[in-house]
Amino acid sequence: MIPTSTVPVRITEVCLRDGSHAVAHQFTVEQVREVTRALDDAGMHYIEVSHGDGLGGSTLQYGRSLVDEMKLIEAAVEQCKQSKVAVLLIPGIGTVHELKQAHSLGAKLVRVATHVTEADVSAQHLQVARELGMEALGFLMMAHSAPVDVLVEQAKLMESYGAQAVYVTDSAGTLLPEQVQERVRALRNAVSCEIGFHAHNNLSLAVANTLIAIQEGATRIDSSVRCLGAGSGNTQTEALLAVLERRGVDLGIDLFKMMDLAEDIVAPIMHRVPEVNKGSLAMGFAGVYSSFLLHAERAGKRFGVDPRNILIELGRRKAVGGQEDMIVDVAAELAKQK
Ligand SMILES: CC[C@H](O)CC(=O)C(=O)O
Ligand SMILES: [Mn+2]
Repeated sequence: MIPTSTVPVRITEVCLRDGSHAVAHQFTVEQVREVTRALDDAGMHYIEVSHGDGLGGSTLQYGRSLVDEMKLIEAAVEQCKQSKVAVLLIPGIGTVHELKQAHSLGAKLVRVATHVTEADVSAQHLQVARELGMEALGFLMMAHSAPVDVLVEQAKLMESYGAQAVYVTDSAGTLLPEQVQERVRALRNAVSCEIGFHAHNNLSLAVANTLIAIQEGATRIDSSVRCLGAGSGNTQTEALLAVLERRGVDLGIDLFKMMDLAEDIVAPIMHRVPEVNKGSLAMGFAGVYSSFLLHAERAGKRFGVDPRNILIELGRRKAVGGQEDMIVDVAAELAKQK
């Protein structure tokens, strides 16, 4: 397989943002420094640093960060000689105020993330980011949950607001290879900006789905070293790089340095191994937000309910990001029914 686009594939390493969910937002400045230094040395293109739910996410609802994310962004920027620091922003959780602050600390790229049907709320943030001179990309979350024509229409909206790329974001790790292919192909035929792809490994399909996305022309690819991300984690960076190299695609990122970083620096800071286990598999199966896993496990313990039943019910109710309070409601209801 050779990438079908003439634009080079660029990787955004998300372990310090999506991985924040997996460590309950407890990253320290020293951990961010060490991981960023090693990623930069390996030649990573972009390194995303924010609370797991994006700028401003440190709240009771989403989980408080141990360290103010602006301090983490600053620490990451200080370590970068070649990589660029990126941030994630969900309008309503983060505001233009936090975006400007992150930019002033040296963040060069923002992904403005909305639910797949809510692109219209991204207009202001994408425009401000462009005015600031940042790269401004749109991130359509829970991309499985809307018909392909709706995804296309929403991507076109983001492009019209100035997005330089639009992502198919498989937040639930539930898309099958043919569904990834259909979505990326449809966007490729409808927009002129770059296409991105963000996977979760809940059905053990992340690397395969990412390869298909690249084959269909996606050039902005997300991955996390050692799979450090929500649920079963994301596309594993070092595995993706190895597979691409075997396909003759060299992204300029040092594979051995990434392997060393995975084992020597990232593995020791992980609270748990992101694996395909009963909780994450239930999320992939039911199409539930990967970041709900720890919340559902906590609620399950508190109410004496199997977290899988909570997750399946959340999938049935089509819960979207931001509805974390619904997890406790569902757990309480299931406990009553027992
Ligand atoms: C809640 C934000 C979310 O973690 C963003 C993301 O990575 C996704 O939707 O997969
Ligand atoms: Mn994610």
